[in-house]
Amino acid sequence: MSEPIIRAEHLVCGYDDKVILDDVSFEVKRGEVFVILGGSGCGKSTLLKNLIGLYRPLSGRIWLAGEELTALDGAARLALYRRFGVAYQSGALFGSLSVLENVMLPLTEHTTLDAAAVELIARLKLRLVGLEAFADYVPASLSGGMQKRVAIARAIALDPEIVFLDEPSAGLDPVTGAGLDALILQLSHSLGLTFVVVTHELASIMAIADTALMLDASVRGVIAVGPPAELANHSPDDRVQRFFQRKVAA
Ligand SMILES: Nc1ncnc2c1ncn2[C@@H]1O[C@H](COP(=O)(O)OP(=O)(O)OP(=O)(O)O)[C@@H](O)[C@H]1O
Repeated sequence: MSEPIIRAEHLVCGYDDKVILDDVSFEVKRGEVFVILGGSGCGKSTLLKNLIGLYRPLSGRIWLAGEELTALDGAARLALYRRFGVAYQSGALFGSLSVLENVMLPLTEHTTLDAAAVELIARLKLRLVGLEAFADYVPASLSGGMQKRVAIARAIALDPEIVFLDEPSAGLDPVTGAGLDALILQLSHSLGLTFVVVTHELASIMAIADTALMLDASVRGVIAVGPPAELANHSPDDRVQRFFQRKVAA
């Protein structure tokens, strides 16, 4: 029952012969919000890119939803990709398409549903992120926070089991960022989605994370893992304390 939805075993990640993360192992429980944090350049994005299959680890193994990503190629790998959604930092929306068309895209590309069903599902996803009234807008006419919501609607279009979010609150004011945190929690609780979120926003980490994985460049790996309140209050590690004792930035 409590089989982890993600398992990373002895991951070594990097670029060519440059090792960024050395021997990283962790598990993500189904339904939790799992945050990857750490200072600039510690390898958060590198880990995320390996978890979503954009890069292959130099060694080690990754399981997603019971399948070993690191052992799959071709059609089997693509089939696994469909079981998770990704929203990138920039949103990466298509500017020439409407909000609705952006959310419809994965459905038209990856299902054989007819146009009416695709539109219905896309509108439902927009409703889940509070943007059904903006279906016909183009992304550029929306605020940064709204564009992030569209990216999340698109990431959940195919009813994934896991959603990966890269710096969702980057570039947002604190109030908008808090609204996005609330959306993540709501989707997690109401749909049972598992979220893996890369962020260094302390307020966001404290608000959303069930588990936080802290990376540090000095060890090229994990220096702490656990519920953020526990890390903040009980970690004996100076680097962890320094991170969590920062004032929550305004
Ligand atoms: N495509 C690449 N080729 C070579 N090195 C890279 C590449 N992408 C990232 N790196 C290096 O890997 C290290 C970790 O970068 P990464 O982007 O994973 O860190 P990060 O923790 O996400 O940082 P930030 O918070 O600043 O985004 C850095 O030294 C970076 O220069």
